[in-house]
Amino acid sequence: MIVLGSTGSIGVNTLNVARKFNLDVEVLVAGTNIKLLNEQIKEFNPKRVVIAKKEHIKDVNHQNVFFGESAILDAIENSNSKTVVNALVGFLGLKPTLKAIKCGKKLALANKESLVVAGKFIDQTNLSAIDSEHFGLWYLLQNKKVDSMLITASGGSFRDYDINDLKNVSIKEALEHPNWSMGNKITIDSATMTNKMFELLEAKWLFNTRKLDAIIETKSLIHALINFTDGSTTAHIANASMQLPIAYAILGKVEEPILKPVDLLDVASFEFKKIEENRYPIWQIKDEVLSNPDLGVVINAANEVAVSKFLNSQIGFLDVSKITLDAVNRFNKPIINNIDDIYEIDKEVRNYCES
Ligand SMILES: NC(=O)C1=CN([C@@H]2O[C@H](COP(=O)(O)OP(=O)(O)OC[C@H]3O[C@@H](n4cnc5c(N)ncnc54)[C@H](OP(=O)(O)O)[C@@H]3O)[C@@H](O)[C@H]2O)C=CC1
Ligand SMILES: CC(=O)[C@@H](O)[C@H](O)COP(=O)(O)O
Ligand SMILES: [Mn+2]
Repeated sequence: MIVLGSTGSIGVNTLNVARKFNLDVEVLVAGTNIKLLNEQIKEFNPKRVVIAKKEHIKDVNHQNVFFGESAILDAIENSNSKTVVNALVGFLGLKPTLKAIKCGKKLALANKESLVVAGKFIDQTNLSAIDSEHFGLWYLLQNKKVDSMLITASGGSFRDYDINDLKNVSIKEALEHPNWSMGNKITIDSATMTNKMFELLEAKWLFNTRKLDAIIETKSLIHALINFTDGSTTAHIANASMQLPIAYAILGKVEEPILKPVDLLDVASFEFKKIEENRYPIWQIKDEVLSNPDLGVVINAANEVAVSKFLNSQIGFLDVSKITLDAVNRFNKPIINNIDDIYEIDKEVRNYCES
C-alpha cells in the first residue's frame, strides 16, 4: 500500500496495523520529520519515498526520494499498490484523494478535509473513511430503517475552562486534548468544535443524510449512535484508538482482536452534554452549513488560515472561530459547479482571511 502522511498520528497508527498484519508498504510520503521517516524506511523497506522539501532529500536514507505535491501524485499513479491511505492534513490532501480515485485505488481516507471541501465530487465506490465516529456509524448500520445519526465530541481541550478565561489560553493548553493523541491541526479543530462541524459534513457525504447531530460524551468511548424509526438506539463503544477504524478501512473485514474491549464496570458512568454556542461559537452555523454543504470549502480555508495563525502566536484562541464565522458571512453563497471552483474559492477565502 501507499501511506501518505506516514510520520503523523494516523500514519504511525497505519504502520502499526501494517506491522500487525504484515502488509506491504510500497510508498511512504512524509513532510519534514526525516528522523522518524528514516526509521520507517528501515523497517518497511518502501520502493519510493516522497517528502515535502527538496533540501531534505540528502538526509533521507533511500535511493528513490522525490519531493513536493506533484511527486505525491506521480507516486500514486506509478505504483502497483491497490490501496492508498491518505493521512495528510488539510487541503493538501484533496489532489491525492482525487488522484487515488482516478487511478482506481482503494482509498482509506483519514484526510477529512477532502470530503469537507469537495464531498460532492468524490466517488465513494472504493472509499473507506478513517474517522472514529464515521467508522462507528458504518459499524452500526444494519438493515433496519434508520431515522437519524448522532456522533459524539469530547468537548476538546477547553471544555471545563471558565468561558471568560478562553481569551488568554496558550497554544500549549490548546494542544492538550483530553482523550486523543492527534496532530496539532485537528487538536485545535477539536477545541473550537470545528472538527465536529467537519465530521457532520463528512457524515452527510458518507451516509447521504442531513438528519445528523452531535453531542459531547466526555470519555470518547461512545463514538456514534443511530436512532432507528422503531424508537431504538444503538451505540458504538470502543476504546479511543484509531487502529480499529484504520484496520477496517484497509482490510474491510477484521476478525483478529485489535483493541482491548471497554470494561463498562471500570468506566462506571458516562457524561453527556449539549454543545453550547457560547463556548463553541462555530456551532451557530451548524444548521446553515448542513443545509448548504458547499460552505465546507469556505470554513475549511478560513479555518486552515486561522489555525495556522493561532499556532504561530499571531492571534488568540477565540479569533480562530471569529475568522471562520466572518468568512462564512462574507462568502455565504459559494457557487460550486466543478472541482476547479473549489480551488478558486479556496484561494479567494485564504486571501481574504490572510489580509
Ligand atoms: N489523528 C487522529 O486521530 C485523526 C486524524 N484524522 C484526520 O487525519 C488527517 C491526519 O491527521 P493527523 O495524523 O492527526 O495529522 P498529523 O499532523 O499528525 O500528520 C500529518 C502528516 O502529513 C504530513 N505532511 C504535512 N505536510 C506535508 C507536505 N507538504 N508534504 C508531505 N507530507 C506532509 C506530515 O509529515 P511530517 O510530520 O513529517 O511533517 C504528517 O506525516 C487529518 O485530516 C485529520 O483531520 C481523522 C480522525 C482522527
Ligand atoms: C479520533 C477522531 O476521530 C477525532 O476526530 C476525534 O473525534 C477528535 O476529538 P473531538 O471529539 O474532541 O473532536
Ligand atoms: Mn473523528
